[in-house]
Amino acid sequence: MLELAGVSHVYPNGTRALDNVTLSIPRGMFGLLGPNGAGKSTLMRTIAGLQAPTSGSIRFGDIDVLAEPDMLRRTLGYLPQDFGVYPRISAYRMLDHMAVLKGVGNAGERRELVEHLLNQTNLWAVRGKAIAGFSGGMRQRFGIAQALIGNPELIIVDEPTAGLDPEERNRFLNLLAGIGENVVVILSTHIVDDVADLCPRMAVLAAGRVQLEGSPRELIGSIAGRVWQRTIPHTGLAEMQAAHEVISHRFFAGEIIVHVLADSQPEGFAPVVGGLEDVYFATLAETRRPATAAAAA
Ligand SMILES: Nc1ncnc2c1ncn2[C@@H]1O[C@H](COP(=O)(O)OP(=O)(O)OP(=O)(O)O)[C@@H](O)[C@H]1O
Repeated sequence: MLELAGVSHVYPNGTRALDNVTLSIPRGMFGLLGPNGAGKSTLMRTIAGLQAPTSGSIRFGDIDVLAEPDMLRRTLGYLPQDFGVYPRISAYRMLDHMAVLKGVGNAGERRELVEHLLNQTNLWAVRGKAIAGFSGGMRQRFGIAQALIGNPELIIVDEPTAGLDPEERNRFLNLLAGIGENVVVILSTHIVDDVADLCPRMAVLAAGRVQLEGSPRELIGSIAGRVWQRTIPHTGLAEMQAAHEVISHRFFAGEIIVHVLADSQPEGFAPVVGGLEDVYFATLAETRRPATAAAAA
């Protein structure tokens, strides 16, 4: 279990990226969903012990993460949002090298581990190719392979599916799903479907704060009977937004399908079963409301 209590972070320029984040994250896949700038990467780096928060505490089992970041690192697998540099050496050699750095000293043991990881991440056939020449999906699978060295009990993946095509995304999510239920896996993403497809528990982070926490099923249940749908001409969105609380809209065949949140059926709308996307957008709309009201005042 990973426990965060009152974690806040203010960058030197005054940006409050995290504001009193308190979360209990059990074993299994946990989805951390939030828009760009919500504070997800700051939170992931903080949990990984790579940057100290301004205040708050983080515990992983018996480890006090802020006091003993090295202890955490021994049991951590981290796939950052951006690796930065992709080396010109082969996936096999790179994994072997990283296994040495993580303390797998025995050559035979290391060979077995590297071969296992390359097979697990479906990279065996390209093990001799330079990582610099990998596609985005292959890089992300390599990222998971390196994160799994040393049997981590806490795995953090930061926006792993951004930019992947649907086939690679599926392949990546299948890989994550197979990692196991006995470890804590935190999937940070702005893609609602990643969380809906994989995570039994989740939280929404926006403006540095936890806005919502629970199971996707519970959260979807919380808006049941309050989501309504209507198809409007593609020019009608602004008018619709002025009249109703539009939580989402999407284009379809040149028209727009809008979803609104309301306690009773608005005229011209039909009831629709809301999904996690509706929960997410309703939460973001709620988050923005005080700011909008303050701006108008
Ligand atoms: N080193 C930094 N110095 C100052 N402000 C920062 C720094 N890093 C991030 N921020 C700011 O903190 C806030 C949270 O950023 P963060 O990268 O954690 O969000 P995010 O949810 O991961 O967003 P994205 O998906 O765009 O990466 C943003 O307003 C960002 O501009």
